[in-house]
Amino acid sequence: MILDQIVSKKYEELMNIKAPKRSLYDALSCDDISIIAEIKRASPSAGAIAEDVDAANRARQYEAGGARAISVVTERHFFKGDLKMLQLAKESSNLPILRKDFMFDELQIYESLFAGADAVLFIVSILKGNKLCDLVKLAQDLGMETLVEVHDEDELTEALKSDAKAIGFNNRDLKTMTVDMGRCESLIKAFRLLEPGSERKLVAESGVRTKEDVKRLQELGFDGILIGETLMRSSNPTNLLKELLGDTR
Ligand SMILES: O=C(O)c1ccccc1NCC(=O)[C@H](O)[C@H](O)COP(=O)(O)O
Repeated sequence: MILDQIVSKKYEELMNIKAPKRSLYDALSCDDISIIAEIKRASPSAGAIAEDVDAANRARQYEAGGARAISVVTERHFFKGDLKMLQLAKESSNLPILRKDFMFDELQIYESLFAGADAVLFIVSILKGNKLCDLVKLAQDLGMETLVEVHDEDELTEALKSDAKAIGFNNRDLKTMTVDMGRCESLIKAFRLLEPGSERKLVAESGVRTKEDVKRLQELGFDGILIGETLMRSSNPTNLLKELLGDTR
């Protein structure tokens, strides 16, 4: 019967959407440090960075340089991003794609899934009460992975109540926009005390500029580093990634 055939095809399509195809967790589980390379057109701290970036080409360049995952900032008004960039990055690379946006509603999780995100980022400071745990669960139930971002120890304590498999320590103070690399350093120490022997993966975020920064974060024990502006300002991000990773592999 034609209706059975239609439903069966629809089921197949839905299974494709739900399947966790590319794992950020696996990308962060290598022996050496992994770079999550970010596609970001603009930001409140930097203004316009690369508003006409070709997301497909950038994703290919990042993969060729040795990035193990790609973050796409999809926020429209302050970062000039959109979901089309995420779709293009997904289609033109084999890497897990993280949607970096400001997520506080269930609808945004479904939207991320349909756009092809493999993982979504949650910022603890904008989620109240049980919302973080609920959204992490929803994303994971739908087959996506989660990276939960914190800026201080109180937020870290909140993050650890969730089932997120990866925690991001952001060096950027979102009130003053200043970057302090020491933030990662103190937060990783706090994390080790709060959750000894944890299986969670740890990502350092923001303000990474040099191979010395990368080496330092590797020595501190981070599994991954999220790098945006430094890569976006480069006309040859493939070579820059190789250079940044040079001392680590
Ligand atoms: O980048 C900003 O100005 C910003 C402002 C307000 C909220 C979030 C913001 N950035 C998001 C990020 O966390 C960064 O895009 C990401 O960590 C990469 O940072 P960077 O390598 O310094 O571009």
